[in-house]
Amino acid sequence: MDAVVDATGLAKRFGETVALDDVDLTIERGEIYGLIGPNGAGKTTLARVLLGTLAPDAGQVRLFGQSPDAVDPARIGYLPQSFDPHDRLTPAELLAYYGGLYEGAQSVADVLATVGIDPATTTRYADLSGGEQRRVCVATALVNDPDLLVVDEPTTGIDPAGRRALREVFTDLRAAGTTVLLSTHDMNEAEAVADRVGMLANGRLVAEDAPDALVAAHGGASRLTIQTDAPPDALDRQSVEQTEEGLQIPAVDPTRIGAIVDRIDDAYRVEGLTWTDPDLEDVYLALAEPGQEASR
Ligand SMILES: Nc1ncnc2c1ncn2[C@@H]1O[C@H](COP(=O)(O)OP(=O)(O)OP(=O)(O)O)[C@@H](O)[C@H]1O
Repeated sequence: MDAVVDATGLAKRFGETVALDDVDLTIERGEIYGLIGPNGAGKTTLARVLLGTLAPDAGQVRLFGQSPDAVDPARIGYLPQSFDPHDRLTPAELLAYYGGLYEGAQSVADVLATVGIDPATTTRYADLSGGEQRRVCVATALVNDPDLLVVDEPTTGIDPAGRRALREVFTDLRAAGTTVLLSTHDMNEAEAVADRVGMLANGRLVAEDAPDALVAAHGGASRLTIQTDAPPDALDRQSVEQTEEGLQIPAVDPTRIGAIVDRIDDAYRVEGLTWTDPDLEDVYLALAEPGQEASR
């Protein structure tokens, strides 16, 4: 065991709002830990408490075996959810500025190339597209070559190719021994890169495991969807749900698909069949308290 993050019993309230409720979290060296949860679940609060920028009401945090305040800042890269760097500088000037805060920072050109930004661009930060700005922000968290990288929704606004490229950045960092805490609303991202995923809901860590183990435990059954104008009772089965896509039936034995479709009277049209395996989004929906997002 080589824990980079070791937190126990973390609690934090803001007035009546319980942001963290008895959270224990351990992240091993070289692990990518994905943190998911509804808006207001406590993800940003947890990241800030772990990094020592917000004091918990209760509980203890050790980073690299030390109190967060004692850790050399050069060992940590943090990308907050909202981060507005000086917007009259070019990407290279910004990175030179942030890199200048650390001894032995990475080359500005290399870091910008890693996030897909042309190091030679003379476009100011203010004039970059939203996705380009976010890429530059990610670069600021990487420039000191951190041992622990904490990124809060890093790929928001970034296009699919850029997201994929950043996933590779994270897995390359893991291969080099960097520990990554990735807070995200992108379930594909968490499923693709995280070794373990923790789900926060109402400040509590309600589930934590490898993504496939979480899906097996909480994702539910595979679903067959029949795109048809037939009503649910045309199938003469229990648990048929009318969805926007068509009639949805859980836990179908694949060898029975033909027989099920044959039940539908010729008076109705059958336009297609879709088979869906459960994924992390199903875990999220199963564990998030219904209505929580709407009430925040
Ligand atoms: N400084 C603060 N003052 C008052 N309430 C706060 C403060 N910071 C956070 N909160 C509240 O604590 C709860 C947790 O917030 P937090 O930002 O940690 O959630 P989150 O999981 O990161 O949400 P999101 O997915 O929307 O970013 C929310 O209800 C929020 O309104």
